Amino acid sequence: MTTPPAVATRGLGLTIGGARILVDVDLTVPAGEMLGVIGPNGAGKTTLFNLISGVLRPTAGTVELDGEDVAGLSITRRARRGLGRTFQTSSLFPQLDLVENVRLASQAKEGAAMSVLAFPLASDRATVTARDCLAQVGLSHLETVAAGNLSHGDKRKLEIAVLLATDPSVILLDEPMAGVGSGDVPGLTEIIRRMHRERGCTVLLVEHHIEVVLGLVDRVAVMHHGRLLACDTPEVVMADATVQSAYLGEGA
Ligand SMILES: Nc1ncnc2c1ncn2[C@@H]1O[C@H](COP(=O)(O)OP(=O)(O)OP(=O)(O)O)[C@@H](O)[C@H]1O
Repeated sequence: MTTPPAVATRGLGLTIGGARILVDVDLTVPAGEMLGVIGPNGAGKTTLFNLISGVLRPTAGTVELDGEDVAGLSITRRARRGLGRTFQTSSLFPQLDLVENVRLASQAKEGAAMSVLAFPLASDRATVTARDCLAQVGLSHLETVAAGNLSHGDKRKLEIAVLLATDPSVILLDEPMAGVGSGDVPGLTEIIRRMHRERGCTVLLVEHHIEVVLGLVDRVAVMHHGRLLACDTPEVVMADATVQSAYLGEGA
């Protein structure tokens, strides 16, 4: 029996008030792949993530996770099936320290199966997980600092640690380098590369730093005006004349 793709969309579309935001997107992401999603501003990249994660409901087509149609599942139930996501805007608790921020995510994951009696044990486990996840993103030395006092680059690392604490098998990263200084880009790139390699998870990465995407991913999906223009290896996609005129021609 063949393994179903980790993520598949078929004929996926979203029309709002007559505006066609996403049109007929067929995308298949095998388990373990790192897929880059690129395209000019407004191409539909975040909308694609919103439809996959359940933030938005499609007006056409389907979304499958591990071969199963998840149309009827809420964001939370998709998350319980192993789908994890970061957002363009920060979703951290600024007054809490780093361990607490990550611990809450870990505890929320455990909470679903946790009884009141098991709470102290689960709480200890969540702290160990939190410290481990902070180590994975190189933030152990800042464990007791309030999240609000971190640099922008370190906040993006913390967001990844929060995500790792939920132990996802499919990870959607929405512009993880947005707003960070160029000095932080190599460190964040390496964290994403290591996370993918060591966890063997499936990663979908929306990112405007095109050279970062091309150096990291197995394949690149190019979005343009809500459509999937191309999806292939970085070499093939970047040599594609349609992609060059549609995407690079707009100077995105
Ligand atoms: N809820 C909504 N209602 C109306 N229009 C929307 C809605 N959500 C997104 N859009 C529009 O859909 C288009 C695609 O937006 P989306 O945020 O998915 O693009 P994007 O490729 O992620 O862009 P960026 O790179 O700037 O983040 C844009 O023109 C946007 O204005």
